[in-house]
Amino acid sequence: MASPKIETLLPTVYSTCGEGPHWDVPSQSLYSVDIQAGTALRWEADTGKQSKITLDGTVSFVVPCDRGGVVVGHNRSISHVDWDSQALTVLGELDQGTTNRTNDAKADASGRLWPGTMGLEAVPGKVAGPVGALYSMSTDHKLTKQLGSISISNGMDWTDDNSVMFYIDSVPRKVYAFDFDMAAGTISNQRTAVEFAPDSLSTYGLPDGMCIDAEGKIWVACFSASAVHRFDPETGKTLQTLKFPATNITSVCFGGKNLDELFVTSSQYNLQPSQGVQPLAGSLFRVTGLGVKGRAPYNYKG
Ligand SMILES: O=C(O)[C@H](O)[C@@H](O)[C@H](O)[C@H](O)CO
Ligand SMILES: [Zn+2]
Repeated sequence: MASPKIETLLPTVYSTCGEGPHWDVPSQSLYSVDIQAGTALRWEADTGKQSKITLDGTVSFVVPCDRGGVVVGHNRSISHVDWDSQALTVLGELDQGTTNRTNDAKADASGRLWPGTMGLEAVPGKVAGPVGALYSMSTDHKLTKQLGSISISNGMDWTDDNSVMFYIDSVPRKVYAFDFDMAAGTISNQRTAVEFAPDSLSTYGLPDGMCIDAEGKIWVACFSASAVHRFDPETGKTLQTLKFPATNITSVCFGGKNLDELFVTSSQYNLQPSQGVQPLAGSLFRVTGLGVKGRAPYNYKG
């Protein structure tokens, strides 16, 4: 019987909203972002060495690129940044003429990027309305709007056979599933894979980032609920619950030498007085002993 161990790997490393953990196999390091601080961070597992890039405004995701450097969500743009020189090249702009910003993103197995957007967030979890969207960006930087009327575009992942894409809109509290056509870069047949009951806010919160494991089960970071829940996306049932010493848990990613460690980000941005004093909010946590492996996220090939 597996017995999970939760450790605070980097206490309060995020001064605002920690997000977007991405395990990079070649460098055995974890990339992540500190959204409102405008930084992308890298932690090297073997040495513990940390480095970062800092931009003006928000940085909502970081994904390494096959050609070197990283692609980031910077305010409303998708930009390539060279990690060492910090040279920035804008690849595309989303939701121009609005006050939206980018939020979470991942690359699919073909190397295409899937960035999403959200409206201004006065209080965490509260946006003006469903003014965000989900886009894809091809490897030659062409943008396609995939879904409109999104509130807070958030976590996503794909089944190993690339037949299904999971995707979260946090405010309606839904994990959706779509049929995924990887060659065409399209999603269809939207249905709800996990439904959060209206009276479950304290235990399930708002679904935020997510990842899939080697058994096809999904791990969902539950914002405002101090939790990560593992679900069976076929039945929508909860299989396992991990609790953390911070309320706003934002995202999850498998990594480590054997891809059997779960990295979990959290936020200390705009904590509400009702949430109490939380000395570990904004920390990066690591869970070992889960007895299940995951898959490292894919690079952007553009
Ligand atoms: O991390 C994100 O995805 C958003 O940028 C954050 O603002 C919160 O996590 C969100 O409000 C909770 O759903
Ligand atoms: Zn998120």
